[in-house]
Amino acid sequence: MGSSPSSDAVRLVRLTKVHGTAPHEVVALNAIDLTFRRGTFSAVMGPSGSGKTTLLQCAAGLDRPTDGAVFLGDTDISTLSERELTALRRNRIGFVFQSFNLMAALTAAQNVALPLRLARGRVEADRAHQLLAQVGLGNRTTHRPASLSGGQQQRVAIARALAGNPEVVFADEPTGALDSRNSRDVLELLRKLVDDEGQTVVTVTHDPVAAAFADRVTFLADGRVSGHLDKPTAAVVADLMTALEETAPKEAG
Ligand SMILES: Nc1ncnc2c1ncn2[C@@H]1O[C@H](COP(=O)(O)OP(=O)(O)OP(=O)(O)O)[C@@H](O)[C@H]1O
Repeated sequence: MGSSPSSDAVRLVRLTKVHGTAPHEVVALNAIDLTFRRGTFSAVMGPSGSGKTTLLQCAAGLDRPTDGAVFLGDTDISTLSERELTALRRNRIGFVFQSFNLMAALTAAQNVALPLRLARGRVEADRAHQLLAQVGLGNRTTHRPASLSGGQQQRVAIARALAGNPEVVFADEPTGALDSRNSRDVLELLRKLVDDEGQTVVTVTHDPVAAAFADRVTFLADGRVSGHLDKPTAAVVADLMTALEETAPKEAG
């Protein structure tokens, strides 16, 4: 039996993204076919410029494909209007950025409640507290970002991403700004969300140690999928990345 549609959280079909306009076009994604299965932790890796961020942004509805389709569950999000896409990002997708993107003036709980407020028109303080407890910050609800460590700020950002009960949490280099201990805390949290809550997580990373937390690593090279690795170990991922970087086209400039 092939996989049923419901086992695919995200499906990219011939996904193509061209940045810029002629004669300065850059084909960032070149007809990519790729599936992220529901309830799994996926990592996307590849040399600088291989298209990782572009892929994540198209998959999360933050950027529009030039060609091809992006399915979130059964919804082809590439055909949605701006308004529908905004609603979809709010209600069905969570996004975690490398730089946390928290509001400095708001407490941890207020940051987490922000998307709930936008979505439903009222503050859901209990839910914010519950989410912060889930990410191990039940005792930090009134702290502002400046009084939290980087790892704690990222956990607040993850709690905020979970606020709308998203079908998929996308994370672009979520540990890129963290030291190794805080990185591990964040990765263990993402892993736990998948194992205990059945969450679907898709992350872009440069770090083989981070990738080793995933169920599957997909490697990109020059806008195409160059391979997959299931049950990755950091050592094997590092070897594959070295090989890819040695064959990657050199960036101009
Ligand atoms: N807005 C843009 N305008 C023009 N070119 C772009 C734009 N965004 C990305 N690109 C180009 O598209 C290609 C893919 O970029 P992307 O950021 O997706 O790669 P990446 O694998 O995430 O790289 P990195 O690891 O360095 O962050 C690169 O050649 C990049 O220069």
